[in-house]
Amino acid sequence: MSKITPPRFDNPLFVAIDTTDAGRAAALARAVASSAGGIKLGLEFFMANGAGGVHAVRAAAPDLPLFLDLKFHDIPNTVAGAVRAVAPLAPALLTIHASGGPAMIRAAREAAAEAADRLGIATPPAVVAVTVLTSLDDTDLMSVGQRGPSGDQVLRLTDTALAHGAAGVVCAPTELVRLRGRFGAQPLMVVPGIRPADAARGDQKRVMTPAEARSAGADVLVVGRPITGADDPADAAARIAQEIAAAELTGAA
Ligand SMILES: O=c1ccn([C@@H]2O[C@H](COP(=O)(O)O)[C@@H](O)[C@H]2O)c(=O)[nH]1
Repeated sequence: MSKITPPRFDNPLFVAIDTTDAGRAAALARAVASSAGGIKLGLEFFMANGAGGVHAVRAAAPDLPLFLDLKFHDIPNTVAGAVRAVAPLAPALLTIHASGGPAMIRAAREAAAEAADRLGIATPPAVVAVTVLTSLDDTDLMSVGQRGPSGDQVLRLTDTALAHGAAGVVCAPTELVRLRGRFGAQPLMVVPGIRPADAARGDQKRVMTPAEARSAGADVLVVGRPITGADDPADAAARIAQEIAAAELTGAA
């Protein structure tokens, strides 16, 4: 499988808008637009609102790239069909589960390229593979029969994902240094599990602050509830964007 050049984003902050309310989602997108580098819509939003809802949110923040985080996981033929079905939404990023295996990963990548070509979309969606969900720790993995540290499983799944055409992976911030050491600077590292120092973890288990994650090598920092659950989402997004920018300056010094 030929290597692909992953997209790069000047502003790495992608705001996860998880709600069933399309009006609220559009208002949140508008509120964070000046601080965010992209908008992420996932299962909760898509199941309730479908493609029409995606268009509505897009219209609220038309300059921001869209990350469609639907985490496809099925047989290759079905995943390819699902990728083709969402391709007209022209997401910059699209997720599948790496544990779907080599043929599924290849099918997603090929379907994305073919659909973009057919639709005249200049840049096909970058297919990014979810490794181990950031809500899981080693004990959770043991309970589903996966022995050994979560970091080892993330490494194995990243190896498979990149070998079969994924542009990058979704991983926890705690794995970034190890992944960069093994796979270098090229693969796109998309990182949820981001929590400002004073924020509640909620169901996230493998977490770091925005500054720590950026310094460790995250290309895309996915932040949801610390922004969308704040009294002032625009201010919360601006503060996190500032923290990330300060970490970049420190790293560059
Ligand atoms: O391993 C993963 C993969 C995806 N996510 C998604 O990211 C956001 C995180 O939201 P927070 O509110 O900041 O926790 C959410 O949409 C998840 O579906 C993830 O958290 N972990």
